[in-house]
Amino acid sequence: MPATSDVVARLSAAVKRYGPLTALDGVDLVLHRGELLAVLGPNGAGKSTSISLLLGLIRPDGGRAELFGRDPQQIDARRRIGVMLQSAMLPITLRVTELLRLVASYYPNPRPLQESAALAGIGDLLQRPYGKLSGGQQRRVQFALALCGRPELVFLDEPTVGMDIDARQKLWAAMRALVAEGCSVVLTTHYLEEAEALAQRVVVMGKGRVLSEGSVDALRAQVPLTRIRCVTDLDAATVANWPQVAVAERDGGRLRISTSAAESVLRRLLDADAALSELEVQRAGLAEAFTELTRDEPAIEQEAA
Ligand SMILES: Nc1ncnc2c1ncn2[C@@H]1O[C@H](COP(=O)(O)OP(=O)(O)OP(=O)(O)O)[C@@H](O)[C@H]1O
Repeated sequence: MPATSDVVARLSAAVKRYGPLTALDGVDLVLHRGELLAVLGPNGAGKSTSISLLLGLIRPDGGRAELFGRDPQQIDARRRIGVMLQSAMLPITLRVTELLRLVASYYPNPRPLQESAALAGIGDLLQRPYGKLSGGQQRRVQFALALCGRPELVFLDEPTVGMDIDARQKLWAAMRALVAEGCSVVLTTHYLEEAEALAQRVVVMGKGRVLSEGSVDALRAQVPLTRIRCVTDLDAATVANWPQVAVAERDGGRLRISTSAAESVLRRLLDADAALSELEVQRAGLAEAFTELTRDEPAIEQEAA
């Protein structure tokens, strides 16, 4: 267990209300030095609100937000972080190199410009005006801006949205490089394979609360499901009604099943269809755990109404 001094950011019983809507309802969240924490949850769960509290962009109505043990609105704390939010309002006429110089100048010990560009994979974009870049290219520049100050902590709010596969893989490698340097990263994402590939710890949020927290493996273990795929003529709706079948659905020509009783479901499948083929059985991933953990979570809006 890391020492308390290893804590770089913390929410303690944080509450945030917007009129009748409770966006955060007593959230505890801790980030340690040098770890990548993935914050997951359905739309409206409170992920961005949590980040905004830690950034000092909004104030909690109850509880506390701390950045390096201080009020997040203090400039000293903010000089130690880098940020990539979902929407970035950047001057479109500036060239990428000018933007990087400008943002790096806010920090006491910034990275050399070429190093930031290489980490974010934007070496070929430096002379282009920001406004003329594609959406995915602009995201990569925003990532470069988040890391150019050599921050101790980086917030990445859905950083890979709109990126092609190659750009996404490069960004994953860059995130790993940041963590290897000792930088802490808070990542929100709807791509569960991203959290699975990168995160040391995962927090699952739902309707303004933390539903679950732990390593990817610990979360998977909370939902002991097995994934079965096969080619069969069996009806998905029928199989979905079998005991201990959590999900059964068609995926192209295949039937995909999640179950907590793999052996008995397999036996029943093979009995029911002698022609069944291309059978695959594997442990369920974070996606299934996430679906189970956030199942039947009514939206806050419904509660407040
Ligand atoms: N400025 C605001 N005014 C009113 N309601 C807000 C405001 N910001 C957020 N909310 C509400 O607070 C709740 C939490 O929103 P938040 O943006 O934190 O969710 P999220 O988990 O980041 O969702 P997403 O995955 O869609 O980005 C939502 O119901 C949202 O509508």
